[in-house]
Amino acid sequence: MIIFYVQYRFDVLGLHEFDSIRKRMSVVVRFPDNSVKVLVKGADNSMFGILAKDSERNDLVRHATESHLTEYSAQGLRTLVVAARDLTDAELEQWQRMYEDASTSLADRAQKLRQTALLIESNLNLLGATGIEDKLQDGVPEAIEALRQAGIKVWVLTGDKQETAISIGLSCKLLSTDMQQIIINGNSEEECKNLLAAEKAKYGLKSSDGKKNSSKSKENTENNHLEIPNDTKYSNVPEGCSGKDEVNASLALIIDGNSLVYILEKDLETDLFDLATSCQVVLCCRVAPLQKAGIVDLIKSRTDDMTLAIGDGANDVSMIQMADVGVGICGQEGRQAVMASDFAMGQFRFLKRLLLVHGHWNYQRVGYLILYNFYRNAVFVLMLFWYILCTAFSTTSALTDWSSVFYSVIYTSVPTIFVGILDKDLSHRTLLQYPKLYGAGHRQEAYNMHLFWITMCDTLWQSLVLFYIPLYVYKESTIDIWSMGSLWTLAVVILVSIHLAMDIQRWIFVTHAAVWGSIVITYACMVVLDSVPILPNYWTIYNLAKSPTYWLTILLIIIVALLPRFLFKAVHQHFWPSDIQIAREAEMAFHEFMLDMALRRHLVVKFCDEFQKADFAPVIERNGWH
Ligand SMILES: Nc1ncnc2c1ncn2[C@@H]1O[C@H](COP(=O)(O)OP(=O)(O)OP(=O)(O)O)[C@@H](O)[C@H]1O
Ligand SMILES: [Mg+2]
Repeated sequence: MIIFYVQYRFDVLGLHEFDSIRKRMSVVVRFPDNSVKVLVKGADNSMFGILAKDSERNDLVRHATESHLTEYSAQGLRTLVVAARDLTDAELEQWQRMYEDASTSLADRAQKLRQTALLIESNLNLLGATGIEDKLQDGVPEAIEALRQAGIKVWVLTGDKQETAISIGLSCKLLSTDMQQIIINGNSEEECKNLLAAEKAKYGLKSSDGKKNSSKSKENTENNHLEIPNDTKYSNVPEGCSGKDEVNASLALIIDGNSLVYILEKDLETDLFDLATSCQVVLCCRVAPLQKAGIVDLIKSRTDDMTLAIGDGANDVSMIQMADVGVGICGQEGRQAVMASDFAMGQFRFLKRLLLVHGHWNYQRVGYLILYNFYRNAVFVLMLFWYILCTAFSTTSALTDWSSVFYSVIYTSVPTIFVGILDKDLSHRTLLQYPKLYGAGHRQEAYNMHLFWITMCDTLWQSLVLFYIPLYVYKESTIDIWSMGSLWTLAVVILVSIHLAMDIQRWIFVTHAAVWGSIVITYACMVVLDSVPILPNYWTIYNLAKSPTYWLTILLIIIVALLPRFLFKAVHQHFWPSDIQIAREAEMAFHEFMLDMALRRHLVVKFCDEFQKADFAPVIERNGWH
């Protein structure tokens, strides 16, 4: 190393890596004058405890360092305290022995290394503090704002110092200056208990019974984020507060890891839960990795809400694993978080797109597909059931075995898969612009018991129509059972395909090909199957396809079966449109407007072109305009 143009040689004898339990790291260095020193850097609370006691110099430096720390952390800088001490020969020898033993040990290696570190990380002389700017990534404030507008509660769990965390919270717009901050910094169980009780009493919170109260918390989410007027849209004030001064103020709970030790391990969890769920923002500072997981578990065990944890460091791994959805950010802090996560991304701001766009699309598709698959299978099975009922459980079959097998595997599966992957109810631009549209998931709009039973009733109706219309149409005829089976097969495939087509929101070439192609393929398969002489249904389709009654019966089935559904949808969309339907209409209107503008622009350009090209000389001559 070159210091003031002079080259020095420092030998690194050993290194104790940073870990979240010690919250510091140390290095043993032989200096050019042959002295051996241990240099330690780490979090202030972990460092002050291992400084030499009764040292007047330390007291002086500590005083100055503390004021520097406060100053740095108020600016949002990441602070580290640095200390050092000389090692005697005896200490060095003992450390070297233990260090060698620990680093080559196969069992309990981390534990042994930690103990070795503790041996030398003591009686240190304080050198001072450093403050490093830990810059926020681009787009973090906007992403947090959008998530909160979407009705998602954002909690920050960090290992940083409280002041730094608050300052970062302010810079990423999680906290605002007009928020009321509830700060819980307790040093004993009793103190934490009193602090929690005092804050609960101050804001008029009642104790929950500790059971799962997801419905309550869901109501809270809706009230706080979706249905309240704009001026108080982020306030997250508990019911008991109404009428008090604090009614429009939003609350932020700031709690440190020290207090969490007493709260999470004792029975104060309920109090913390009540308070935390009533606050708009929760900020936990100086939390250890396991405490992060503990907080996620607190929410998971007490509500039915989904939790998502996002982090970039090794200290976030347990939290990412504990949450329902874990997201890892690939950053400077290694790949542990990414390896433990369900989704990996390069920047925090991509979370907005992941949830608001892909989360929304996937929820809508999965919700719809569950209902559709129930319907698709039930309508077919019910149709067969009516047949069995009408033939007095005769065990005869109207459909060929091939048709029954192909129905799910070939005839109707491809459109289901394509719609499940490609359908989009709204464009990504609209979803990013209006985060509140994400609330459809909170309100369980795409799949709920109500919708399930409505779909089942519709399925019942459609299966009855499917079965009885051909029965009545061909009542007087001498048509055989295989011909009826052929009609039922084709009708059910066309019916479920048109049912799906009615719900497809985004038509692209592939969807057209899948839906209409399925019907064509079904027909082709039936023709092939009916051309095999050894099958009982030999030649049926060739006879049937010639008769208009066959095609008209299918048309009648489709119309009658889908009519109630069509009317229900039309009336519902007209009188009680959902947010998504309104946004879709706005999108379509905007599309039309843009098309209109493009057309007008084209006409204007064309007119100007013509105008420039026109020869006005004869006109000017004729009128004498000179
Ligand atoms: N490499 C390191 N060497 C020494 N001290 C460190 C090191 N990394 C972090 N620290 C100290 O330990 C504290 C806790 O670190 P930890 O990694 O648990 O959380 P964090 O990095 O501050 O925040 P986050 O939870 O957001 O990652 C830090 O605030 C810092 O003071
Ligand atoms: Mg970290």
